[in-house]
Amino acid sequence: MSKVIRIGTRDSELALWQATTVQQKLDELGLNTQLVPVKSTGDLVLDKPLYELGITGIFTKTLDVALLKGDIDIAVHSMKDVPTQLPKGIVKAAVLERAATQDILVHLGTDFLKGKGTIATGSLRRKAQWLHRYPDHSVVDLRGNVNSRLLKLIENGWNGAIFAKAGLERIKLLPKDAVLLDWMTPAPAQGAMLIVGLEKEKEILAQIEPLNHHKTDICTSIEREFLRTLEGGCTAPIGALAEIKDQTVYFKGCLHSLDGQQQLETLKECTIELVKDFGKQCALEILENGGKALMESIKDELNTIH
Ligand SMILES: NCc1[nH]cc(CCC(=O)O)c1CC(=O)O
Repeated sequence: MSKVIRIGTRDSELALWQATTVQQKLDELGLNTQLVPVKSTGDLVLDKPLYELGITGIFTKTLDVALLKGDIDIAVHSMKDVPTQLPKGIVKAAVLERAATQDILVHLGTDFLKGKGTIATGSLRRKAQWLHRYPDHSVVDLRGNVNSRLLKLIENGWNGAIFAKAGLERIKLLPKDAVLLDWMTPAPAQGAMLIVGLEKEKEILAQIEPLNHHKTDICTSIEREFLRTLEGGCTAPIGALAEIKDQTVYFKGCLHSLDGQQQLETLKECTIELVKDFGKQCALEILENGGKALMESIKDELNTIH
């Protein structure tokens, strides 16, 4: 029998579903595994918008520490929650095949879409894109795990709240009448799961590698390279989606002002062999076309909120 691989996960229902899925896939490869749930700061601090906490990686930090301390061997993350720069010593072990990439609106009736309304989200990206499309609406902050966000929507009587379709599907809480937001550009790597491990544990990395889904890996790498180049370590309303059809990669990326009034967008394509630096080129195009100034003003605005 091979050594037991300890799988670290957050303890929300979604995180546990994702980690259990990874565990099943590793079991199918004939590996021995054990789940180790870990509480994360992102799940504990509920009274402040995420961007006000002023740190990235809030969901992933606790698992990073557990990895580096040797308490777990691998960690399973929603890839969109993982900072583009992994901590020193921690590396990508595999990216799993992506589920739905889109955002979805859960609502208490859709009449408000034609007039005024209040929707809830804790995401700068969703807020800005929503206000760009519905300038007469209000957006209120909504934090917490997926289950508690659904409860708060009902309690507060807001018109709707925005979720990742993949997350709601995974925990079987997707209402039948939810509205797919096809026009909204998702977060980089939305719908994908990332397994990370320690760089020095080559044997474990080799055992996990067969779970890597090549196309998802390519697309999410482009999206995250776009994000890394644009943001330079700051949070901002940034969306990105890469898709492969035949041998071509189609990319859509956008940056909005916090109030949604300004929108910078790029649509580009590239053959799959030439994909190196593609995400960076897409970001540079936005930066050169007004993105640099917009990023500066977003940074200033967020600093005055802190
Ligand atoms: N930030 C929380 C988070 N991280 C990953 C998902 C869902 C799964 C995914 O997008 O991959 C969610 C919930 C949501 O955005 O509604």
